[in-house]
Amino acid sequence: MQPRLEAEHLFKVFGRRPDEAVERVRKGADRDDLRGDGTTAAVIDASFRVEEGEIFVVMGLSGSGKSTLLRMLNGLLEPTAGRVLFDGRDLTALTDRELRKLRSERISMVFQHFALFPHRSVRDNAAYGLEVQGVPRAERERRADEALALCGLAGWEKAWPDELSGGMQQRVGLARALATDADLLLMDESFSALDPLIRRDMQDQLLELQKTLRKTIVFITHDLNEAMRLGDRIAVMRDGRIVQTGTAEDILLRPANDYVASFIQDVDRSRVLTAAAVMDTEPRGDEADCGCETAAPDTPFTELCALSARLTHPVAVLDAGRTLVGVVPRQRLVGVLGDEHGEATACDRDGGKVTGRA
Ligand SMILES: Nc1ncnc2c1ncn2[C@@H]1O[C@H](COP(=O)(O)OP(=O)(O)OP(=O)(O)O)[C@@H](O)[C@H]1O
Repeated sequence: MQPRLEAEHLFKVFGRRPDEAVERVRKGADRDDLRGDGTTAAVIDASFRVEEGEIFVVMGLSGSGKSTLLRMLNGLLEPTAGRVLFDGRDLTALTDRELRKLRSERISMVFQHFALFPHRSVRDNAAYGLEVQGVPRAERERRADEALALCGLAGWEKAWPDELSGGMQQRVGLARALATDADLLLMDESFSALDPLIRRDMQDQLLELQKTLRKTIVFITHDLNEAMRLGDRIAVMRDGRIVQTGTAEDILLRPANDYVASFIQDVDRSRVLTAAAVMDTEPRGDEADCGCETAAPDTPFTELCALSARLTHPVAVLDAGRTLVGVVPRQRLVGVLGDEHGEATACDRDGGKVTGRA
């Protein structure tokens, strides 16, 4: 199937002689090598595909190139090399007019500090994108009100922005993006300016909305926990390059290099992992025959621990069709929490039996 969005070997170099710089980077030069010439390789050879209905998170520290990458995805910045394909159409080949039309109708952006117009009502702020498109007033108000309701702001349509809290203002920004019915949402640190509790609330709301709306979303964040909560897949950026792309579980359990490994040290694994990620996928076959409680592949890790504590044997994992797809020994659960990948070492004392010690 054709992906909704595809980045093919994207480069963006700021400064003098960018094409020459791309060639140097292709031959192995890195950012620091170029910096001496006053040139910044903001994005280096980025390739990925985003499927319809997917939340694709780009995560990296400040300066790693996330915003530059995002701005190439809607044609606000022209790549120095490489292509962006949206529904198979090469953005780099579109005229300015075609690009503007695409941006106003099919791609929406939600920024960190959403600048609402202070002298427009919440409804008119949410309807702004539709107004730009020339949608008649009655229809744009109806669509804006629908989008506001989706974002939990029903009843606030006539309020002024300064009557709203920061979290609510950010919801208006999201409603504006949703009202246009764009297929692709580009979200640049959209929740980063919010207090932690409100931020979590917004993340939950986005996930809830996504269950029904199934938009294609590229979400930029420097927060790994946010990336893990939201992302169907996550691209980790470092110094302009994508160093790993994978699910939260891939990144936690199989970090591509020491950099990613150091990044994930502080992530609470028990919040991210599910039975499917930690189970042994070669069961004997009879582990579920005893009639004890079982888990599903998407059973959260903490629930799995509780289940394991109630059983005297490994937890059997059954899929929706009640087929045994794996087992989780208790030792595996403890090992995952301790970042231990190896097998258990046998104890050679007293035939492997540990005697009680006071
Ligand atoms: N217009 C520009 N001209 C020159 N250099 C730029 C320009 N825009 C970005 N850069 C440089 O490119 C690099 C990547 O910047 P970018 O803003 O994309 O990173 P980021 O990961 O989004 O960072 P942040 O989270 O701080 O916004 C940085 O070194 C930045 O200084």
